[in-house]
Amino acid sequence: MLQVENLNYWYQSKSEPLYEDLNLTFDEGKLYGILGSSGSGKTTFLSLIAGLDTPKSGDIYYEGKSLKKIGLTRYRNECVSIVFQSYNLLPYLSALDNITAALEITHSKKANRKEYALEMLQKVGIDAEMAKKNVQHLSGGQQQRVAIVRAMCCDARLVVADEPTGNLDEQNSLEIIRLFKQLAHEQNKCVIVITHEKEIAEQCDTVLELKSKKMHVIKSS
Ligand SMILES: Nc1ncnc2c1ncn2[C@@H]1O[C@H](COP(=O)(O)OP(=O)(O)OP(=O)(O)O)[C@@H](O)[C@H]1O
Repeated sequence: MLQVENLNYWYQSKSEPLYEDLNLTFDEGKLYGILGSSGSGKTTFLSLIAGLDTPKSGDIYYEGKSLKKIGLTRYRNECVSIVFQSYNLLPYLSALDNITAALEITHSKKANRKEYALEMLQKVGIDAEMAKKNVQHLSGGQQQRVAIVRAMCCDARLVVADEPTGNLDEQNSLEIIRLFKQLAHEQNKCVIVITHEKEIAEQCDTVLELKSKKMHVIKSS
């Protein structure tokens, strides 16, 4: 689904490049974990594959088409969903409205958006009453579940997440990773999760590590 070809990136303020000629393939139906020490460039990599930034050289292809050709705005709207560590929900809206707003913005083809969103929220333990509460009144774990349901409901087939369990306790973290697995295995999406937690990485189908400017496969299923 996603192909990274000869990717190079550097920040002007740094003397060293972050990566040197990364070549990678990410397939649909799989959950990927990306590990790496602090400062190795994980978040930067995610911003490149999410179309939030552009490589200095090399190309990224989504279903065979370069992101440049698709156009970054269209790519971000239609092809990729991003789950942030800090959830990035619209704070003054309910869980339900956060999801229906995302479906609206991304021009989702789903009919009965409200019923669908409620059904999906129910599946992760958020009932109709809770779904109507302002998200600021939900716990961190509940907010992250809403953010993941938002990614599940949208039609985008690529889901990228930056340390999505960073603010959660162990039980909530495992629940979140179960949802990501479901997204990959049941909805056939390609899910890429950045984490520094080995326990989370263990749950992934394929684990990559960013080290010495390269991405190494350290577990493959
Ligand atoms: N906008 C920026 N301008 C200059 N340097 C930056 C910028 N953003 C990040 N960096 C630097 O690039 C390197 C990689 O940053 P990045 O956030 O991608 O790493 P990371 O692996 O996600 O780190 P962490 O695990 O600590 O979140 C770091 O040395 C960081 O200081």
